[in-house]
Amino acid sequence: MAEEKSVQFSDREALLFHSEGRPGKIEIVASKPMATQRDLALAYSPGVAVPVQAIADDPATAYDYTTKGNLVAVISNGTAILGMGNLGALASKPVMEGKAVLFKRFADVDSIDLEVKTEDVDAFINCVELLEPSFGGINLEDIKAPECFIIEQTLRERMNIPVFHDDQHGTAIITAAGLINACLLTGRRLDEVKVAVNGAGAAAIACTALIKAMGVRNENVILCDRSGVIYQGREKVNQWQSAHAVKTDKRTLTEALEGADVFLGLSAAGAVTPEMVKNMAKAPIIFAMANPVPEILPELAKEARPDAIIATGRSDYPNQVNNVLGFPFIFRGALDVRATEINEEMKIAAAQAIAELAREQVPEEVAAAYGVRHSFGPDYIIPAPFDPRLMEVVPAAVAKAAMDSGFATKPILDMAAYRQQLRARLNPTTSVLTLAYEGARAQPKRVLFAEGEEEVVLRAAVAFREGGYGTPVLVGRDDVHDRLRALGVKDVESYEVHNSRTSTLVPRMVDFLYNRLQRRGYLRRDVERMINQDRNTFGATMLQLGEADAMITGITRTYAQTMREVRRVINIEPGRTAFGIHVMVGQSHTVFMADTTINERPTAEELADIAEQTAAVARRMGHEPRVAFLSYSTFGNPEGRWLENLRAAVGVLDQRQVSFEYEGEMAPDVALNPKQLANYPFSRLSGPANVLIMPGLQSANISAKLLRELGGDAVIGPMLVGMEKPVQIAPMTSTASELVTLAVLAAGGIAR
Ligand SMILES: NC(=O)C1=CN([C@@H]2O[C@H](COP(=O)(O)OP(=O)(O)OC[C@H]3O[C@@H](n4cnc5c(N)ncnc54)[C@H](OP(=O)(O)O)[C@@H]3O)[C@@H](O)[C@H]2O)C=CC1
Ligand SMILES: CC(=O)C(=O)O
Ligand SMILES: [Mg+2]
Repeated sequence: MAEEKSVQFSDREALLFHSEGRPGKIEIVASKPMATQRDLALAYSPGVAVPVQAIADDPATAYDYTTKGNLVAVISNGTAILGMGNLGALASKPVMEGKAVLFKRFADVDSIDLEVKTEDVDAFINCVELLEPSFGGINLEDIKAPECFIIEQTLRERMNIPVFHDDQHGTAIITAAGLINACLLTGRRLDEVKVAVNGAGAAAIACTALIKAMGVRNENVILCDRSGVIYQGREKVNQWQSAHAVKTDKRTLTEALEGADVFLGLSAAGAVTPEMVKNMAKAPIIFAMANPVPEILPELAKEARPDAIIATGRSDYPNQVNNVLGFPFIFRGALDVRATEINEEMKIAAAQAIAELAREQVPEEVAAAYGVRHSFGPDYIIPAPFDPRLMEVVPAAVAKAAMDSGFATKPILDMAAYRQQLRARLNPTTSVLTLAYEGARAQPKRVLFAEGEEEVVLRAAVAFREGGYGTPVLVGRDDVHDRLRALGVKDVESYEVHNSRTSTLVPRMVDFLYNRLQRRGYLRRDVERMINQDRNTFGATMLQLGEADAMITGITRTYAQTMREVRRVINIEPGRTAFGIHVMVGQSHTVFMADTTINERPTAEELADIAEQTAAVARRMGHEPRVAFLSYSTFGNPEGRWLENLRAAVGVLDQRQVSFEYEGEMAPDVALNPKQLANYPFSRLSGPANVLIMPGLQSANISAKLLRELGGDAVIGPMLVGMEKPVQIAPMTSTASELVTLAVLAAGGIAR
């Protein structure tokens, strides 16, 4: 994979990603407290006997008392892993774990992977069928044709929960959505397009069947496998393929592509050459969907056919036609109405909903904040998987189609309320972060990593560059290139490294800094020494001189010391306060806590500034801010000596007439727990606070660090805001991924 032109990571990085920390990609977390003897007595014997009896008496209550209703099994035998072929059940586990986390990430569906070690169709069917009590749905994955057809069909007949072979129907739904839009853009009608399909397995047969059900004519589709065209009368054709065999003289893929409007690639890497696509019709539609490497790389297809609309299964090119866009949301809708199967109506509803979404503008605030302006066109025929609107639109369409077709056992009565619930199920921060990463790739910046001798920093710099987020500018001594080489980086010389001993920038830097510090007691030689010996002074001065767009540091020194070094060179932005924000990100909520790093006892004005600036960051990260000024006291109870500043800060915001909700002082349980907040009906907060302004650094820094060490949520930051240049000070314990996130947020102007 590392040889491909547009890779985003090295093989080593991919392995480290999977092995670091807890090996693999999922873990199981208890959803009930398990702290006391009483909890255990309720969760297990004897308390558990009560739901057992209830389910025995009425099986439908399993949906009320167990995880069944939100749990999907991703099941494979590894016989067609992506486009890599039959590599066995065990080797398929990373993909299946991946599908399971995508279920959770995109649609809040709990999911577990099961790899079944058999190629025997009956044994596989028996295994899956016997699992019915455990799950609300079964997602079959990467099982080769033709066995997959028998397996899925038999299980659908025998099981009373949705069974869905993702490679067939998930792929077909997304392909159909993309094709509808590509035809619209090129002025074609489905009933007149000529299609060549390469691959005649699970995905190809299902795509062919669905596009035909949507209007493409039988005689206009030619399927090919490794032996060429599947024509009527050909030998070695199975029953599923023969249903699509056509009367034709064409025998090869090259011939099938001559004059074709559409190419659907569901076969293997490199199966198509530029010469082959040269003979397609005007403005051809080329979907090269083999994973991880497509049938033809987009750059080659584009060179051969500049007039083409091109899609792949990958996330690093425009137009990702990949079943990830479908299966999480399709199951969400099916589970929510307890559908007994996923039928044709539900599939077509999903395809149409996805196609329509791409024709709508991405919401303005999201597009504007990240510089990604997707609008319907040849490079945007299908929404990106991280588009938060998918979670609302697709499950709702699927649920409605299940109800309309009579397959929903628990119909939704209030669709508007259901859509609202769907929106609330996902945390916008995760989408915003993904968008921030996309934005960085759209407008790559130069980010200076001041501690270029640290392995974790080098790994972050490599990931930042290979992800296409920008150019890392490394500060370090002579051996940085050797250290990069030791990490497996091949083209180490192409990394920009600045060494203060040899840098030609030093005289300009000294001039700049001496000019800045000469009336603060520094001699020229003091400045020379600092530039030479202190990486933060050197890096921050480079930032001041415009040699980089943002700077990341903090791994080798304490926060306070790093801040002192940075402040010598970079001012706080006039009219603002500099401070730190910790961002706590859960599955469905985000809380911003500030100031957690700098101001020991902020004044009322400073507290108001911190509130305003944190609210702005919250908005940039997709949240409507509700600010609480925190204390041990709630609205004067109990009285205390240190409450004045907090109350005055509320008054300052009143005067400033800010455009967000704020209230205080209040205890954290009042701010975060709606039941407690209800005891104060006069409060101006319309819901639980998501921006917590801390009264002083003692409580703030302690709380943030406790949450980081003990809390269940992911923590981003601290983000440094209020400086006149984008500089971020990371915690000394940061991982490479955390450094990349800070770099992306700094370069994209979200953390500022
Ligand atoms: N983008 C997406 O969302 C998805 C993409 N895919 C991709 O589709 C491909 C097939 O997957 P799937 O249907 O599950 O697998 P199957 O094993 O069921 O089918 C594979 C098919 O591809 C054919 N094939 C393999 N190599 C070539 C070749 N060089 N030229 C022509 N045909 C070839 C095989 O033909 P033969 O029988 O002659 O060997 C067979 O018909 C994979 O690359 C997979 O990654 C699959 C699902 C989703
Ligand atoms: C995307 C997918 O499911 C595959 O390539 O097999
Ligand atoms: Mg697959």
